Amino acid sequence: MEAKSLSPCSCPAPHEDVECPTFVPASTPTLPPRAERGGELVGQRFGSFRAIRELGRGGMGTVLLAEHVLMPKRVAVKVLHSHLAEEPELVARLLAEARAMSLVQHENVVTIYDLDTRDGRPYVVMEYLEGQSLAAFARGPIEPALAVELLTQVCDALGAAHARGIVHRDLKPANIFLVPGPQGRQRVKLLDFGIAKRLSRAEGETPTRTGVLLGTPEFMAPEQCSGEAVDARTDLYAVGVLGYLLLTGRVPFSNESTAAVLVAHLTQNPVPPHEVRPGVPPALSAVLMRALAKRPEERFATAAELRASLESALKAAATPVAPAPASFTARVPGPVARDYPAERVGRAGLFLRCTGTPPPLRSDVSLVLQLPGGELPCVGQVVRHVSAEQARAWNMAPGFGVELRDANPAFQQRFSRLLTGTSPAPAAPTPDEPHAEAVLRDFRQRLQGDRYAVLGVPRDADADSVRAHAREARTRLESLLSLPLSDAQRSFVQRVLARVAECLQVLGNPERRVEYDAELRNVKGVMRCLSAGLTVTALEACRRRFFERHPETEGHSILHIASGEAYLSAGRVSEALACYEAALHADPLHLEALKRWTALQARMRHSAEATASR
Ligand SMILES: Nc1ncnc2c1ncn2[C@@H]1O[C@H](COP(=O)(O)OP(=O)(O)OP(=O)(O)O)[C@@H](O)[C@H]1O
Repeated sequence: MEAKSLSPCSCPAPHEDVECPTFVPASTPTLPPRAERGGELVGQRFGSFRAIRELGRGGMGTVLLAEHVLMPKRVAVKVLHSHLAEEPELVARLLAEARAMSLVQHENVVTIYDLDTRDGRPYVVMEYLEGQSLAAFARGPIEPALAVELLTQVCDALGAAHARGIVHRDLKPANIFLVPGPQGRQRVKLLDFGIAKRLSRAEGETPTRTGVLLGTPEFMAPEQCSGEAVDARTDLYAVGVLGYLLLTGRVPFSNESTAAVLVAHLTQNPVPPHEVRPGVPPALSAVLMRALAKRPEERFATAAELRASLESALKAAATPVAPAPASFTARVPGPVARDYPAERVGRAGLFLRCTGTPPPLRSDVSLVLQLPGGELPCVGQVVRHVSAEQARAWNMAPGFGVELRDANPAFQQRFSRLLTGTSPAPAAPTPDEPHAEAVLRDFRQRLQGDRYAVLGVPRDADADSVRAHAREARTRLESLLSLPLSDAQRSFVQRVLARVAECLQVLGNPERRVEYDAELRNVKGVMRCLSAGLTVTALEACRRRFFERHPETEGHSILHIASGEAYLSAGRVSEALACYEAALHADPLHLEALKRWTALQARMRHSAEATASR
């Protein structure tokens, strides 16, 4: 469980397989010389406090237990190692740490009482914590309820820091202390703001060198690993790692080589915690996976949001699951909409009966819940498959489990009402909101089209543009929810939001997009997927699946390709292009045909440009 700390590195990129040679610059904190390791600080005065024993020692300083000379008050005093007191950068770091902590002032952050210098060595007087670090407390997986209790307090501490523009940047079990709290509970105290960063620095404060990597590799967010700008969401990623560790007993990425860990944060998706340890509730696992998203904008926006999601996931996990009413089905829209009867239902998830192939594990599905009281559109994630064989062994129906995304109180209220078929107290219906109507008209039109039309992007859009348009659509729709919408408008907005999320899931992922583009015969889209890094092996696998769905077209491309070749050798480029288009209509993922088609397109374009410029 112990993670190694990364020394400053002055290069912004991760290193392939070796520790960066710049990781240990001259000013890196090191252990104090042997002569200083004795208890020569014990008995010394620090202001009104006298040191009575050493509590521990870190890279920056020695921490002492000290007592007020006149009162029975105990404090901890952190004294900078004498051999580091000459290093202005480290002195500044200790002072910045004390300032950051005293700015935060929160019950989950250690309290700072004083800051001074003795014999040229700066020291910080702080609250004495009688307890143990989280690293010592949680040496293996802990119960989800306790993990959430600790994580929510960490979120509270971070929320307070972020509200003052401070990012911690080195959250890890060794920096979290647990002290006895009310009713026998553990109270979290966040320590060690040694590398915390103020996002808008006050004048006179020492900045962290740009391009310097600071942190602990196992807990570092992708943007921190690559030396890019950090913000509050960088800390939320570390909470994701911490939660992962508490629930499964291991961090998402570990390796002997620091560089390999950094690269993993940048490029690999972690195995979801509930797959590492089956006792982890899938809803909680989903919250941590969102905190661990590679792109900050895909994580939670604030510590408070992450906290609320952790709590509601835990509550949902504790909600008993009941048999679903007979008339409850879930429709998965798409080119071929399918209805699945609901087998069991909880507040945040359901189990759908399915004898064929269920949607892939961890895929997002947009659903229209057809409940006894009416329809409810929503988005969910497939978290469980039960095969026919497992179903026989466990005496249940085969199918798949879905965790619902919008498990917020308003949604749950609506869900419960429609599930039981109880109608709300009659109220005067709210009329349609005119401003919203103009926006919704646009989306009604978009829903007539394919997924590209829903997001409002051309069929050859690149992944960044797809994401940007999805974000814009979501923002436009979400902004409507604060208006006094009619019931029909509100439900339509929810439905479109679900559809936008589903379209992004498909078009934002080259493997899923290429499958869709093949169905649309959208050759430019297929080429986009290849340029976005889709491998030839993945393309071939998609192609096999395409022929499973369309066995009648297999082999039809051969003749068209042969004709295309013949036209080409006769110099008849446009006829050749038409042949390749026909070939790709039958076999849209044929790599050679794709390459030829692209080359011919380019050739036609160049000759048209040459003619125009003449
Ligand atoms: N306020 C405190 N109350 C009680 N014990 C403390 C307090 N602050 C630190 N300690 C103890 O002192 C030890 C050293 O603390 P310090 O913050 O210097 O360690 P560190 O995190 O290893 O240091 P660094 O990150 O600078 O290398 C810790 O292991 C902790 O047990």
